[in-house]
Amino acid sequence: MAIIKVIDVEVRYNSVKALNGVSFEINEGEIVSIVGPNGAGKTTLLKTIDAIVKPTKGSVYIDMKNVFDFSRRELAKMLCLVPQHINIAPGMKVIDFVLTGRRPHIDFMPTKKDVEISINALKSVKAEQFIYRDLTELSSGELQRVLIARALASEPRILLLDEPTANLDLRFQIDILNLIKSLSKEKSLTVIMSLHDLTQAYRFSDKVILMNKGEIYSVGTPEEVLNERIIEEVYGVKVKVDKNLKAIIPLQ
Ligand SMILES: Nc1ncnc2c1ncn2[C@@H]1O[C@H](COP(=O)(O)OP(=O)(O)OP(=O)(O)O)[C@@H](O)[C@H]1O
Repeated sequence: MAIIKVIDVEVRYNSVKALNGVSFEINEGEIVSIVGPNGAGKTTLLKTIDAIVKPTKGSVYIDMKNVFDFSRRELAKMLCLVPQHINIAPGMKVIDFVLTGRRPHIDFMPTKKDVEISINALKSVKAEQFIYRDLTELSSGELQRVLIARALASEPRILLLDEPTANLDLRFQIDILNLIKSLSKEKSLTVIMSLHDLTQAYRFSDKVILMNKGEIYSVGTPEEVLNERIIEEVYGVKVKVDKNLKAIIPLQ
């Protein structure tokens, strides 16, 4: 059953139309990659699903309910967006930051269980060694893993990730994508992530949404969307799609 329905969404930032006529459905437990050139509207789409950006036309539904009809707390219990960048307050320890992911579930003070869940989230991204470090002291890749840990600590049903592998070395790119895959299989976590790496999108998604100039150019399985013709049409780059290696190799 569709957990998310995006129906005819348009988003305007003043004169810029960032999204236009965007419609698709996502089923529970699916891993969906949003790909497309710079400025295609990927981040805007993630923010629209998280009700941070309000469509100028159309709507986003979760479990058949318009995202703007949920309270912020109700939404935060269900859905978590890991942004590309955050503003970090100096002096904040990693564990305290990850605990903020528990906020939607905490009525008064964090309990032992909240701390346990936060530590386990840090362990799942292999970041438990940073637990008492100041956030500002982390490298961008370490911080990226801590951001993902905070999202996991909120135990969402839907995880939105904006370029989750951008700052990670090769080992952690694969570890994080495998972790996402196992969470989607074992816990029916629904994942929507924007990615620039088409090989990662090909290997790790059930569904790919290819955006171009604010519109959906193609949507379907990785094999349907990520073919040589479509990639050249959208990116203007000739590629070879190696189906055995599941890799997309630029030829230029
Ligand atoms: N706050 C804003 N105000 C005005 N225009 C914006 C704003 N945010 C995004 N845009 C514009 O909306 C369009 C879509 O931007 P968006 O960040 O969603 O694209 P993207 O696909 O995520 O890009 P990238 O791959 O470069 O991260 C772009 O033309 C961008 O310049």
